[in-house]
Amino acid sequence: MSVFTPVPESALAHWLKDYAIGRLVELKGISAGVQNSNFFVTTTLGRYVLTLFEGMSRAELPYYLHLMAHLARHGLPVPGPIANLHNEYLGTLQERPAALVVRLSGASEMAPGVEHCARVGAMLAGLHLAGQSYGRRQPNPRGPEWRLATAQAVRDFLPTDERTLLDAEIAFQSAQALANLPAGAIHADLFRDNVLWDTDADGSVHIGGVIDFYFAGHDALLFDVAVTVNDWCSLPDGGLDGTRCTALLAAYHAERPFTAAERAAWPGQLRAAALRFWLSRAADFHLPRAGEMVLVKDPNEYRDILRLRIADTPPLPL
Ligand SMILES: Nc1ncnc2c1ncn2[C@@H]1O[C@H](COP(=O)(O)OP(=O)(O)O)[C@@H](O)[C@H]1O
Ligand SMILES: N[C@@H](CCOP(=O)(O)O)C(=O)O
Repeated sequence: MSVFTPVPESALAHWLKDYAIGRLVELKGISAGVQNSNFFVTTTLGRYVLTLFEGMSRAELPYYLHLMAHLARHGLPVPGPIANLHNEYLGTLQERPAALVVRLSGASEMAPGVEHCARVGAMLAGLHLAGQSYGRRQPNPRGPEWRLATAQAVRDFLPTDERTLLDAEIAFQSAQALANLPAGAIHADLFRDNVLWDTDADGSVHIGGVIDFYFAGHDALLFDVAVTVNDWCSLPDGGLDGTRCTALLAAYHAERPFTAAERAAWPGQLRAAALRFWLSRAADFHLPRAGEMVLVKDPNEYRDILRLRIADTPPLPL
């Protein structure tokens, strides 16, 4: 468990009187996740996930909740938020901003094969296409400004070779011209643990849910593809698995073809995506916020992925 605000059943039962989803049957804390306090909630009418937002400003939350509603309305397996009797998605519980979303079925697959990667590629293209008509805009919270500030904050904790790597990569990324890349609403954290796989009656699997939109924002669509490829298509040593990579990218390309500018930017965006997670994990590791993070992911994994993408990044295989 990471951040965790306890929710007594009596407080939730009272809070649910403001919703049209029946009465509380069961409340269960969820131990996965590194950002917010999450709970499975069962009522007499259905199954939901309750999130208490920790350390996120109330003002930025409508962007995420309305994006989820928008994507769900477009037929994507994204948890739709539940409006309360005042027609609002965002409420307050235990003095935290809080929201209920539909609980989707399935479980994450941490050892994906070629077919999983192809489905994720097609799904990501669907998210990007549907996101084009989303009316709200909020910058990627882990975009260039955050990157510079975080690099500055962590660099003194790093050994000399890592500091050199970081400085060089920051300079490289700052010099990239990205204005001509197609942009829109991106998930920005489509890791394997944020996709739930559901099994059909015949034993085949499909994507039951895409969750955790709380890093979403407006940015280059290709950055989202790079984040996804780095997580779904890496070998244990961090190198890219060409077969899974081609499957994911070909399935994406079939729904939203890559542009010439994206082909040119691909190697740099794979590096930008690796740098983003090296930095966030390094910040969580070296600068933990008191009482907030228990689950800290290994920064070295993404440092090594960055090194490998600098040394060898195959072009878009299409
Ligand atoms: N809508 C949902 N449907 C089903 N399970 C969910 C849903 N939202 C979250 N979960 C479960 O809760 C866990 C943590 O959620 P996540 O959004 O990743 O947390 P955090 O934002 O704290 O990282 C997930 O791994 C998943 O098991
Ligand atoms: N995917 C990120 C951490 C974000 O965690 P999540 O549980 O919110 O997906 C990483 O691996 O560093």
